[in-house]
Amino acid sequence: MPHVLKAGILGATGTVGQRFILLLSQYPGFSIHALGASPRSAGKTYAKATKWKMSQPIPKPVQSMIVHTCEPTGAFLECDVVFSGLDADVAGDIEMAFLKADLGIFSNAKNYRTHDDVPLIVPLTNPEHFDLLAHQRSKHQLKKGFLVTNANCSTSGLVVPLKALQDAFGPLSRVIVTTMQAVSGAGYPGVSSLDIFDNVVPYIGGEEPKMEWETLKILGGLNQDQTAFEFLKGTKVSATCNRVPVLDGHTECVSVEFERRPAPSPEEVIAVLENYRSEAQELGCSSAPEQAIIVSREDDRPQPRLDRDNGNGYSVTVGRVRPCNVFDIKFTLLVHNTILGAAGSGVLLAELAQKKGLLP
Ligand SMILES: NC(=O)C1=CN([C@@H]2O[C@H](COP(=O)(O)OP(=O)(O)OC[C@H]3O[C@@H](n4cnc5c(N)ncnc54)[C@H](OP(=O)(O)O)[C@@H]3O)[C@@H](O)[C@H]2O)C=CC1
Ligand SMILES: N[C@@H](CC(=O)OP(=O)(O)O)C(=O)O
Repeated sequence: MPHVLKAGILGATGTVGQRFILLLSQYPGFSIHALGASPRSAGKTYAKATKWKMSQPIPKPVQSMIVHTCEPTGAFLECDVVFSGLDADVAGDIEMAFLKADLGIFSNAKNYRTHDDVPLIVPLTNPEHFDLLAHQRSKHQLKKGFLVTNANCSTSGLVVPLKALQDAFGPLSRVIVTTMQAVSGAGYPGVSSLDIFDNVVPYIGGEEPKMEWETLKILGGLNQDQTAFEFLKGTKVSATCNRVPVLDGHTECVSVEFERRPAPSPEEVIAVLENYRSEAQELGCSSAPEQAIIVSREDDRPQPRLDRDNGNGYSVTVGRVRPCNVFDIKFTLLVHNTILGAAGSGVLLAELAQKKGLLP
């Protein structure tokens, strides 16, 4: 039996924090040990502090836990691993303070994704980027701590099929993606009902450039001595992001051009996507989905309401794989934005880190 990891959650009262609480409560490999949020919530029981929006109830043992401020003291110092679902306005300073306290942190916030000593990992795509942590530890003089970031929720869905295609068919020259993103992606209270009912909002601040550059860091490699990231060169990504009146689940329409000629057929692409396996699955991580990519052959799928919980929210569902008259292939994908797109990635990354000996 692996060591049960004592987990701390920063931003525990928010949309991502609530998802962490549900997911961590499901796996015997974790025990929720410390909860942190803003000074508005500190000192209250979790049940009083949070505006719970999940469809399952707050797990009993968590209801009466006291929420703390987000400082690396007390119960947080006893944690084996800390998950952050902090608002990006405060995540930078708080996560750095936790790193300096030599804690292992998995962050959902955007603040450190660009940093040249911080891995940006989607667990079903680039777990080999954990190899940079030896360099990070020596740079920050850490014995056991580290900081790893998750990707943006839309990026997290996109890179899984792109990685499968890149591995099988070689470089992708151009990718165009158009998203339809759920309201839960904006946190709570998020987009006002008067803005989103009966409507589509064709703008999500900062989202498009994030999808474009994050994809190149994630699908790129490490240099030979594992001290720097080598961003993918030669692949161009263009993203258009929309907010739609869906609760959970981001849908993305993707067109891909390959360098290889002749380009693979839709049947070859489907076979590669269905057979794609990630290290998280090979290592037997308990939250890893049976299939990383589920290919739907029905004309009108994937749909968020019907498909977002595939693989318990950890799978990417791909459908409508067909030829593209401008590029080579086009398809539609669906990712659960708060599971594989946020908290679930954090949990799966912690399982991977434990298998790789980075956590006790
Ligand atoms: N929602 C999603 O699908 C995704 C979100 N993310 C990222 O994850 C992070 C969390 O997002 P989300 O859960 O949606 O956001 P929410 O707004 O729902 O939650 C934010 C959390 O941050 C806490 N917080 C706010 N101010 C402070 C402070 N001064 N000190 C300590 N804690 C504070 C809040 O506590 P309190 O309740 O006390 O105010 C709350 O727990 C963000 O960085 C977001 O960009 C990433 C991928 C997907
Ligand atoms: N902006 C995303 C969620 C998010 O917070 O992303 P990021 O962590 O990259 O800021 C959405 O609205 O769906």
